[in-house]
Amino acid sequence: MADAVVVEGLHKRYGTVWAVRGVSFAVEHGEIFALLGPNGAGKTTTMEILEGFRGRDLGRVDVLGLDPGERATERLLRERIGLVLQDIAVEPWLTVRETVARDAGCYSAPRDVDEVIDLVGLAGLERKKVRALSGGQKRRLDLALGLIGDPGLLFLDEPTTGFDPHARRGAWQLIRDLREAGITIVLTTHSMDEAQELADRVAVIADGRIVAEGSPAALGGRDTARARIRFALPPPTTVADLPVPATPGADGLVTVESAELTRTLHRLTVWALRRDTVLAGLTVDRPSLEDVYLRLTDQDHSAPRRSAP
Ligand SMILES: Nc1ncnc2c1ncn2[C@@H]1O[C@H](COP(=O)(O)OP(=O)(O)OP(=O)(O)O)[C@@H](O)[C@H]1O
Repeated sequence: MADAVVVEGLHKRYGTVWAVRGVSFAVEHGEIFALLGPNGAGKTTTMEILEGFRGRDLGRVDVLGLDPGERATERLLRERIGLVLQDIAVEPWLTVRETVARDAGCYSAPRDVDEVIDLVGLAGLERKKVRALSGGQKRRLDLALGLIGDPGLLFLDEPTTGFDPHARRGAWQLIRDLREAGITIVLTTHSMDEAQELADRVAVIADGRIVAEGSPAALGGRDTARARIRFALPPPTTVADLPVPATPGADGLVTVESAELTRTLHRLTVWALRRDTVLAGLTVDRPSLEDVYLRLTDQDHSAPRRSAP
């Protein structure tokens, strides 16, 4: 099957500033794809072009077989995609059920209103007025409105911003359930936890360009990066006594970097056991998604992007 979304050489400028400068990526059917990037990187512009709200200057875009820049198929695109944007305008004096039912009327083949309310966890609140919903409940309503048209592809713009940790986990599970139900999801987020938890693949956009793309586990070479082993040295030993090169830290822990984790750990633990001692506070980690993200996006983005494509 063709990909759900294909973007090739996308360019967009506002006046003389190129907000998007040659972005290319593809989203497979049934996956969760996350766009990450610093403020002003070009995520919203890219999403809005995919959603058909913004024109492009150059490049090819295909969303579920349609060109979102094509006015003739605009209605068809609206029927096939769902949107959960920031600040969706809803009438505050309508109830939850009235709000969802009203949007259902905009689609030729909507999902069942009560089923969608149930799906997003608002069952029991059908008669509650929108203005009386909490922030998290309101966001669930936004999601219900994104789903009521029975979309094959859902765009989520920072879906859990402002959620408490419980609500966040609940929303993540809901998004995973939607993927299990066969819905393709493209989301933007500033939360590395969220990308790590949800995304099958992520693309990092900086300065209007994709600077890395891959699974959260492998992004920027995370999976092959050297592991970092840390522990407290048993007194009176020093790093010079250790069987492997180590660096002492100001926090009292020593750090050992290793490309051969099993072997290095073996040497260290054998060394410790022979001395009948412990490597106190032993931890092993690799660069987190946030470490990699910060490295990839660590440049000055304040300069205007005037270079031509
Ligand atoms: N309507 C507009 N007119 C002029 N410039 C714009 C417009 N919208 C965005 N820009 C500029 O285009 C660049 C990309 O903005 P965009 O909103 O796409 O970034 P973003 O990655 O979504 O950022 P954020 O994470 O802050 O939402 C920025 O330099 C921004 O100032």
